[in-house]
Amino acid sequence: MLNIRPWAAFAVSGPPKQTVIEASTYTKKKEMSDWQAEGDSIGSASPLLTLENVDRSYGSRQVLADISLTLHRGESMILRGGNGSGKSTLLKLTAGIIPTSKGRVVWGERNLRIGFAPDRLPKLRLTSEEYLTHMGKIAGMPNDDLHLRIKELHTLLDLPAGSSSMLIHYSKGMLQKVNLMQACLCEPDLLLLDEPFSGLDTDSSEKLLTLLHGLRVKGTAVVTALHDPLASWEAVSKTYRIREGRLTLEEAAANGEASSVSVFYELDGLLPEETRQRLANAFPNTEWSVAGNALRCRISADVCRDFMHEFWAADGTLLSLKRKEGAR
Ligand SMILES: Nc1ncnc2c1ncn2[C@@H]1O[C@H](COP(=O)(O)OP(=O)(O)OP(=O)(O)O)[C@@H](O)[C@H]1O
Repeated sequence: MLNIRPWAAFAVSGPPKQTVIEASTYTKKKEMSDWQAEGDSIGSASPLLTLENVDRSYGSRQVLADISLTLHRGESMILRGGNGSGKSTLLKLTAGIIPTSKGRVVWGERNLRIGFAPDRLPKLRLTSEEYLTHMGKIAGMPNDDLHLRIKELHTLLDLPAGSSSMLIHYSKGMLQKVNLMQACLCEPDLLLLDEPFSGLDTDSSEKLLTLLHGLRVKGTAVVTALHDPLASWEAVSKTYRIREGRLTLEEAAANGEASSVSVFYELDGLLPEETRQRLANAFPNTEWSVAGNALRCRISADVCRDFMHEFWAADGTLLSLKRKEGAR
């Protein structure tokens, strides 16, 4: 068993006049601590992340109680819960930013890359490029890769690269994009996002979804704290709720909804015919039709997660995905 801990620069020196930069992307390096890695999970079924009977209190107030869960590569988990229920606390514990009060967090891989987007990024006297370059260097990214990735992320999230505007002058949505970019900079193994869609317009939300689906299909495990419904992400995720400190799996549509109402997802998208055939064979109960220039398919909730995995793996283009209900 190895002892490792996240190599996390919570406060690092930055350019002149910069006081504190909260670094949110981490690479775990082999070091002494009580954080433990249990073998390499690449190519095996061992979890990327395990929480074992975790409690967390602030002073005398217990926020999380006896939380246990496992997360594997490519899995997605949604965290729900009311204001102050402990979602951010759970994300920070998982990222290694704060310690548990009891129990332990086990990362199942050496040199695990963790991307964390907190609920808000501080406004800094830096341009987005300066800030992201700084963050990439902290994470140990080679210069060439870093500059390419910064450009790619600006394009993906539709923010002008090379702008001389500083983050202090950014709008809420623009700042959120930079926050998300820093979390995704080095294509993390584990991506932790606190209300990632907050402040984003519809178009940008779609772009973020495309980015997240792409990362997940490549093997990134994603945990998102979410308040609002989000059908196309729920369809590929397990949804958990924190209530009175306890974490429970929700019996949501994608987890197999059982009631007198049938839940299904209606997807409009683009797929090469060969891929469509393969999906049609693999998911025989899916109904296919044409909607304008796109394909439309009706996918039952119980297979939607597997279907979407195949869809993204086949480079399908998603135009929309809606959760629908009908009588059985
Ligand atoms: N550093 C801290 N010191 C003391 N109490 C804290 C601290 N951080 C969080 N808390 C408390 O822990 C509880 C859970 O907070 P947390 O931010 O994890 O909730 P949340 O579910 O993310 O809430 P929201 O949906 O409103 O963002 C709250 O009562 C909060 O006041």
